Amino acid sequence: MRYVSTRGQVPARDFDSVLLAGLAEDGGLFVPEAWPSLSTAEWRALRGLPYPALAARLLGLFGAGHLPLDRICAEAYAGFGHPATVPLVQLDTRVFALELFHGPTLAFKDMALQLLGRMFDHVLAARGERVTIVGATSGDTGSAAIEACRDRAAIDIVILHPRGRTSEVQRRQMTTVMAPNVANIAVEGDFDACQDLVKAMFNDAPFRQEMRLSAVNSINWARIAAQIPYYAAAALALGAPDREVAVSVPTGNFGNVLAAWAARRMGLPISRLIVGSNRNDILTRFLAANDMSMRAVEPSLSPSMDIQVSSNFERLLFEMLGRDAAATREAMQRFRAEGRMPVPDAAWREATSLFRGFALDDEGTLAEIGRLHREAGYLADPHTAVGTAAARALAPEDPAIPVIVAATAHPAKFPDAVERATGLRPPLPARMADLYERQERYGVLPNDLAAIEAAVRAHALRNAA
Ligand SMILES: Cc1ncc(COP(=O)(O)O)c(C=O)c1O
Ligand SMILES: N[C@@H](CCOP(=O)(O)O)C(=O)O
Repeated sequence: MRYVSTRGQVPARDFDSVLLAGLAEDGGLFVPEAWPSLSTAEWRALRGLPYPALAARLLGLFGAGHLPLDRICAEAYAGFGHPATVPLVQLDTRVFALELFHGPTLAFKDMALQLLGRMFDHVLAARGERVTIVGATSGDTGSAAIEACRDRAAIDIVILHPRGRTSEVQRRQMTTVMAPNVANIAVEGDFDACQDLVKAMFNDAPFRQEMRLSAVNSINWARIAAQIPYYAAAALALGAPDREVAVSVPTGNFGNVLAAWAARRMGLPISRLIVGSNRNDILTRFLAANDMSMRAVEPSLSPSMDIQVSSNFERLLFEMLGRDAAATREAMQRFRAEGRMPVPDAAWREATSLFRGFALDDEGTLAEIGRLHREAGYLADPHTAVGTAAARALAPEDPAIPVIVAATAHPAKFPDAVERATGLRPPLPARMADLYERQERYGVLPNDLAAIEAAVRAHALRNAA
């Protein structure tokens, strides 16, 4: 399996090289040269596998088969707080919450990052190399990446978060980790600014080379690959490949819903993909009226989705444009220059034949958390609530098709919103009970590339000394 860039200006690469590279050197994102796919009989044969074995089997289709995947997957999910790893909880006659938050940092990011940390270790040890990981977070990727990479000998990691725009639990999960290879920077800006800084560091070729930069955000293909198996697990549990299913995903950077799209591309009968947004609704506007125009990022009760520039949309655009890398490059460049992405009508129509968009404001989110609690006895975090509301609004007409909602975070990560909606304050697990007493360590920097690069360099040099 080889990988090509969506912008078509770098040679094809293998899995290991894509894992370490993160962003392609032409600014594009890596995608498989050809999508692997399984027959109906092959999907059926995967039913009932324990989750780590299913993940290993599917990752093997993406050119990672030379890694000890059975061991890596078994170790990655061994510490999860539920024996099923990704349990499905039925919320009503047809809506199911796929709980992806039983990992160490209580959000779906652990599903991929617990694997990636181990993959990095393996590949770096084999090559005798070391990397500096730079990542941007709106709250959850940061802690999951830090947890996965802390104290790893061949990795330094620097995470940028938007100052004051994460929940306190999210910030403390990052800034209370005192491992010497970990650094946190609060940037004076929003998540898009943090993500732009990360991409700018990758696009600064001398800096990228000097620091041997790697990525943990979903610009890194391995993140997407590692998020596919849980959609397969849920679909198989609900009767696929012999029954259609729909999927609803609370969406920000478009990585999680792209993984569901990839599961469909691999042969699973996913007949609808529902994209839930908060008031940062660029994707909903795109799907409703081909209006992909940037607005300022607005803070919301679901801060991890406070995003306007959804990185992974580029991967879908590449597919919608018939894998035309030049057209993808031009559309992305115009998006950055003009704040509006020109998507040809045919491509937009193709997207809307499968995807539906739904936006929910804070008031609606609180109402949905309250409703879920009253009617289903379920405590949902604000992101998951956007997903369940979207599922109810846009489920396929055929009531026999179940809807899988990605439950992306534990309610205890957002106790204030959950308490406002239900009167209940979900406690953190015992292992985190002292989170509010732990000492924090982080820098604060302006939204300035030179200042951020200097801080990254200083962190890497300190650890090399
Ligand atoms: C809890 C939570 N829900 C949803 C999302 C959105 O996921 P994605 O960025 O893959 O679209 C995020 C952030 O990525 C998140 O942390
Ligand atoms: N919501 C994310 C934003 C980054 O997304 P990623 O999937 O590209 O890492 C977060 O919590 O940081």
